[in-house]
Amino acid sequence: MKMTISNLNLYYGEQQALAGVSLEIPRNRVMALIGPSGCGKSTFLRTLNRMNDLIDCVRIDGRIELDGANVYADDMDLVRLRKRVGMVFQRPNLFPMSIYENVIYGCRVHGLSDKKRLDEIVEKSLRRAALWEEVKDRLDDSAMGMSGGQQQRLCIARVLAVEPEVLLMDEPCSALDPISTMKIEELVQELKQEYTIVMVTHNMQQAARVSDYTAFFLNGKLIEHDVTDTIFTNPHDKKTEDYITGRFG
Ligand SMILES: Nc1ncnc2c1ncn2[C@@H]1O[C@H](COP(=O)(O)OP(=O)(O)OP(=O)(O)O)[C@@H](O)[C@H]1O
Repeated sequence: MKMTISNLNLYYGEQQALAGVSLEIPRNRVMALIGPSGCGKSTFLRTLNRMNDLIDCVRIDGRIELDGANVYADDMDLVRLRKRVGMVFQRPNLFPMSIYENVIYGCRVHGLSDKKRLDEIVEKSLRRAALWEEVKDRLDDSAMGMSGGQQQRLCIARVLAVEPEVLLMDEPCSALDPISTMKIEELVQELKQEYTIVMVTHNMQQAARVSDYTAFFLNGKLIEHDVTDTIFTNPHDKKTEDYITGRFG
């Protein structure tokens, strides 16, 4: 297992957003997180690299391990944790800089400045994000001039540039057209050879297409998780069945 979550509870002030969540995330697989709006999917995703630490009123108990080490240990180095567990958001969040500078942003933060090494990282990351051929002749152009789908792949390249182990994706296709969505889905299939991927999606077909495992959340609880085929063809819980057949949510 790449990550192990045990009996996780999370509160925003008085309001409990996650209750008793336990889940194992297998290495080099894609896990989809599904469930109706507000059920806690994004909150759960953010606990995996401690992004919720940035929100004042959050209180967490339970345990999360990355390769057996306690993610919430007092001496956990958060910069290193977020390098190992990278995140791609719903909307592309690029900086108003060149394509090149966007890719290596994280590497510069981590103190890398050798031009030759940075050039290599830019090419490798853009290739892995299936974007190199489209942008190799305009690396110095502003990233803001790219299409939405290209921008999202550039965000993925930026995360890959710092060599993460786990990739968290929060509805990465929600702002994209069908063709860009297909490209991201193909990319996710490629990337799972090297990375562990956890992806929130509202799109059932997408979860069925790209994930190996699916976890269904409802009202802050993990209702069930299993091999994706089983969740979609033979779920154990009536609530899962109701959700995937579109009876609510
Ligand atoms: N920063 C925050 N402060 C207070 N409450 C929050 C915060 N973020 C989320 N919540 C609450 O926690 C609950 C779970 O929200 P979360 O965004 O994790 O759900 P979700 O399943 O990802 O929803 P969606 O599919 O709409 O993105 C909701 O009731 C939400 O209002």
